[in-house]
Amino acid sequence: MAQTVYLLSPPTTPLRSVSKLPGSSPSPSIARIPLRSLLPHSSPRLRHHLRFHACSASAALPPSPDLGLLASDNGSSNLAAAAAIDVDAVTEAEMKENGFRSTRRTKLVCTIGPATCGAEQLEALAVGGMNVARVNMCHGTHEWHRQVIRQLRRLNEEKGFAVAVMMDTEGSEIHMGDLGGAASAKAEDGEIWTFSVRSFNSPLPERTIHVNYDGFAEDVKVGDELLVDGGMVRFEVIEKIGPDVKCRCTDPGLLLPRANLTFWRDGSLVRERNAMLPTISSKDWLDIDFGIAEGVDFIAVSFVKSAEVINHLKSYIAARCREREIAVVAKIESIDSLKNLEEIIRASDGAMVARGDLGAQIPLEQVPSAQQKIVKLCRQLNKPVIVASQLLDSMIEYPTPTRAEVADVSEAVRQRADALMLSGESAMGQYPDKALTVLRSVSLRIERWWREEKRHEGMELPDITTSFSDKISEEICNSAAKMANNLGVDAVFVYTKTGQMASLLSRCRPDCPIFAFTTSTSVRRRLNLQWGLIPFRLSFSDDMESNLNRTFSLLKARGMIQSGDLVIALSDMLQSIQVMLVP
Ligand SMILES: Nc1ncnc2c1ncn2[C@@H]1O[C@H](COP(=O)(O)OP(=O)(O)O)[C@@H](O)[C@H]1O
Ligand SMILES: C=C(OP(=O)(O)O)C(=O)O
Ligand SMILES: [K+]
Ligand SMILES: [Mg+2]
Repeated sequence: MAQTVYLLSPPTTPLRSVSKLPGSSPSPSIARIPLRSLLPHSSPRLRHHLRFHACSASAALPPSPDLGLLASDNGSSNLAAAAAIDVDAVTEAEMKENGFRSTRRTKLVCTIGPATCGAEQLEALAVGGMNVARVNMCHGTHEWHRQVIRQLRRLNEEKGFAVAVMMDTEGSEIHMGDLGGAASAKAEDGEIWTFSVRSFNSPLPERTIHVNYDGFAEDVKVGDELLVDGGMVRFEVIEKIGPDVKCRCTDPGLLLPRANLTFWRDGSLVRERNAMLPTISSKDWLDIDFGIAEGVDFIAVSFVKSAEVINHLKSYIAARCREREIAVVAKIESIDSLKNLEEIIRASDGAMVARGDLGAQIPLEQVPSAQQKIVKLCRQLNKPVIVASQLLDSMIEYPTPTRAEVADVSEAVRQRADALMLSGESAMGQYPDKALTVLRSVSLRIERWWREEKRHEGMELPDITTSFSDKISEEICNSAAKMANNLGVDAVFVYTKTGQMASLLSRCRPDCPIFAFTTSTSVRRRLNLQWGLIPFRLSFSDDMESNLNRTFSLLKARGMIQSGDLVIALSDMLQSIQVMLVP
């Protein structure tokens, strides 16, 4: 018999017997799966598999956003059956190559920039494990971003990827201008530079920097310290002449286009009028309209100060985009966002530890504890969290990371953040694919180590749901995750229309992967950001027995699971937990 724990409503149909009891199955431990560091570029099988995908897509399938690529080793007669379930091509190949128990749990976000905006480069990132592509509205034109987003959509349709798109707003930060088209400018010790709100024609006068904030000259005082990119270069303000501010370089370094500026007085960040600027500027609203029109999956809001702006944006999106949701991610990168952390995270659909700007606003030595606190709070409140910035900064220039960078990535994985993000490494670095490979192999290694060592510190997960029905779902997920660990099951299957139940399971960070079945491609893409979830698109009914049997045969036909695998199945339609062996 399938072992069923009924909660509230019994299933409408009695469950079919399975041949073996869970207890009699060979112990489904992770250790029996040969685990190799997964390097798709070096794997002939995966390359073959993805080529197969590409052919079958153009030959047999109409391009449809609802049809991922079909890969079936069983020939074209099975194509129609296989089409009934979609999983992204890279995950499928990974599952076939190494078994689903060892799939990567930590998700990867790549910032797209000049180094990666071409179709081939985007494809290489997708094959390399990019789950979410981020476009930063600080840089580039709408036309540039549109090209990138459309190329990604085309790759998803044609090659069977499910890469989600995140648009990141510019926000009202103070930053330098474009350096008149130069890639960088060197500021030497003792040099006098002019920072000005005037707009200049290029080429810029020598040692002159445009500042985007009109109140700049009024707000700074002689004697203030001016920090570029949180201290990569430092200046001291020596004179104010109308709109021009003369500064002496005190810490030399490289100035990059549109680098962030902060000014400090008596050792503290000056947050006068610039702190009064709106979180979402008029330009940001236009960018948000653009993002909605282009169908992005996430909008990340820079320099969030309070929950109010998140609520405002969420209702703005709801009014303009009725057919699907766009998740709103709060970037925690300012002193105000730390002060109002809990209310901001509660209001958002996720958060980003944006360590670049955060490290310019609080002392660097406080960034690690802030990161740990944000990651923990997000987990407790069930919001996906991304750890971002400088994870592999040296890889912008070099093909190998520093040991310290590997340790930093490991720590974020160990904290079990949902996702890690590349910025300059993938946007403008020389080794975007290598950087992604490092994130992938470090994640896999640390995750495996933690499972083998069973180092699961039990995190106190407070009740988060309010309605009774949601409370039942939450309890089911907590219990199912615990059962999954105690029984050593191979996978948890969750059938979820909104994604909520998949996310509640992910929050428990169980040992085994979570197969999340959802009916919509947009929910499926959004689930891509969450720890441990393998999102599938599948249409399903309220009849769990038929859902399960269908899923088993579809996944078996695709070689993704086998008879004898032990699974726990849950759904948000039928509040039950079932333990069963794949027949
Ligand atoms: N769309 C783009 N066009 C040109 N350059 C970009 C683009 N996106 C990112 N970059 C480059 O990559 C760097 C790192 O990206 P990111 O971390 O997103 O931005 P920032 O450093 O401004 O916070 C940027 O400083 C910029 O030089
Ligand atoms: C991710 C960040 O934001 P941005 O790259 O937009 O400055 C950051 O500051 O760390
Ligand atoms: K930004
Ligand atoms: Mg930032």
